[in-house]
Amino acid sequence: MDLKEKAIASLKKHASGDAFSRLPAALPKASVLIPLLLRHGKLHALLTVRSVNLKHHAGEVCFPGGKSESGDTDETHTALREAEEEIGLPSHTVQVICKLFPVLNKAGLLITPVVAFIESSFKPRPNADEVSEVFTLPLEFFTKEADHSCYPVPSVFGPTHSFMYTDPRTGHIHQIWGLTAALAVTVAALALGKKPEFELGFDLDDPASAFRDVLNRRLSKL
Ligand SMILES: CCCC(=O)SCCNC(=O)CCNC(=O)[C@H](O)C(C)(C)COP(=O)(O)O
Ligand SMILES: Nc1ncnc2c1ncn2[C@@H]1O[C@H](COP(=O)(O)O)[C@@H](OP(=O)(O)O)[C@H]1O
Ligand SMILES: [Mg+2]
Repeated sequence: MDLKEKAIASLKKHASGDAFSRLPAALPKASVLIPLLLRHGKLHALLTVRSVNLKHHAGEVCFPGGKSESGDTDETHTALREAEEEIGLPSHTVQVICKLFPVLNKAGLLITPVVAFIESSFKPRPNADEVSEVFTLPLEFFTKEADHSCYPVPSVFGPTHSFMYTDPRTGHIHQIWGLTAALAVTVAALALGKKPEFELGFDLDDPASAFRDVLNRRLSKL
């Protein structure tokens, strides 16, 4: 199996499918697309920098995504629609792999990560109202200790991971932390089948169980 096939097989083992379709319908929902691509024979992930003019998470690094709208058929549709709106990614060129466990953020928004492969030749067209920059980086970066730190302060799940990434193309230094870092670390570990050099905060063989516990605890308080 090649690198991409291996990653797909491993990620699919952790697909959440429709396990969460019976959650309260009134719960506001959002999706993020975790776009993977092959570059120079390595798996890469694509990230965006949010516009400084946005009301929420201004200037932060995140995956393309956003809130569900009434016309969306499911979580994957939301992720693909948002990615098309934010970075001009044509939905028909995207190979969706799976949905991972949803995460409930502090504001009570249920965020579903959708993992997908995009074409290596994709040229982003950022929508300046929402996105100021788009960059890709090797997925392996999220398994290394070198530019990583970890705060005991728990975020949406487990400790808060933070990475400082210097983009060799632009020289820009990006901090990737919180939800986005947690998702990137999870997908890197699963897709590469590689334990990170740092303490993860959950069992790699069954990441869903930790996420399920956090979700159930939060849901019981709603
Ligand atoms: C949501 C958890 C709080 C954090 O982890 S803040 C730390 C760093 N910032 C992020 O990881 C960005 C998190 N936010 C998002 O990805 C998006 O705001 C959203 C929650 C998916 C909603 O999309 P909008 O585009 O803001 O509508
Ligand atoms: N054309 C536009 N100009 C400015 N802001 C926009 C916009 N379209 C969407 N937004 C804002 O961008 C944020 C992300 O939207 P989405 O969920 O579609 O990704 C939302 O704001 P907040 O960050 O204040 O929630 C939304 O109101
Ligand atoms: Mg958005």
